[in-house]
Amino acid sequence: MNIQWYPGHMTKAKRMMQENIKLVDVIIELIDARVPISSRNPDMDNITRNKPRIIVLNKIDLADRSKTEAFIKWYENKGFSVVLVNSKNGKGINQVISKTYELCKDKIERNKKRGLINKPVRAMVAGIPNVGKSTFINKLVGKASAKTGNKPGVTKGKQWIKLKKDIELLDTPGILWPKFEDKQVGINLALIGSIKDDILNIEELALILIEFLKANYSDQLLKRYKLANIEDLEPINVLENIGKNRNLIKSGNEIDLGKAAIILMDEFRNGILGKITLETVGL
Ligand SMILES: Nc1nc2c(ncn2[C@@H]2O[C@H](COP(=O)(O)OP(=O)(O)OP(=O)(O)O)[C@@H](O)[C@H]2O)c(=O)[nH]1
Repeated sequence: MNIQWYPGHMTKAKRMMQENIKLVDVIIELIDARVPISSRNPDMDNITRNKPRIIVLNKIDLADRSKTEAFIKWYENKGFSVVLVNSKNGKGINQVISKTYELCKDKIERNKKRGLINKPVRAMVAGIPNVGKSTFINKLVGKASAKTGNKPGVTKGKQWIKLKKDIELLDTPGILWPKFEDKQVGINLALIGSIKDDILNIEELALILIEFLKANYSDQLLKRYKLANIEDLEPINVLENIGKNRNLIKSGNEIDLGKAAIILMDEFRNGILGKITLETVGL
């Protein structure tokens, strides 16, 4: 995201969200499926004023399916509709459109009964930075027809995209901030690459990731870097072995731990290390 949040930013984003929420009937909340708790905004429940919400678990291609299943149940138990999406290839996008319709069906019927035949129901996308909002909206637009507000005199107002007969989407997403005061949230978002690496440097991040992978996904780690048993190794020694196996040697015959960390983090963030979810339901 590369935005460093500060109170002014957050106040403005919140105000925008509050204004736009008044205009819509349903909110499509994007969450990163690898960190389904840390990538949520803590104020979302208050801000959305009890409007119907669809939870989109995005980047599903990078997440661990079994953990995702548990999160689906968790969110459904809270009364949300959940859709799994890969915004890069468009998987799940049609389901978002049909779910939106489902949630708005009563309102559409009511409008018709009141003679408001042409009044569309309206939706908006919201989520923290880097969760995939633009990619998601582009895919939705690709599936839907062109913008509806593109007429003279309307261009200065809100732009609405027609998703389906009777349903429109606000073309600009609501940006929300994560729960930064929770240190673990900051670490999780740094691990997936959603906040600048300067909160923790890349080597520190790599060591935290190794610790987590050792406890939860050791097979992936062993296989990817052709490591022997790592059970008794400290994270720093695992990183050394990764560097050694990748032949990352600096002058003086030292292992280049910085490079090893970059490779590990890149491969994790891009899913090359496998489908990995950092959080577990209830934690
Ligand atoms: N693998 C994968 N990558 C995705 C997916 N959706 C988005 N991305 C990637 O995630 C990164 C962020 O996506 P954006 O669409 O820019 O996210 P955003 O929420 O609009 O970001 P901000 O503009 O910072 O608020 C990009 O590199 C996308 O290609 C997905 O479903 N799978």
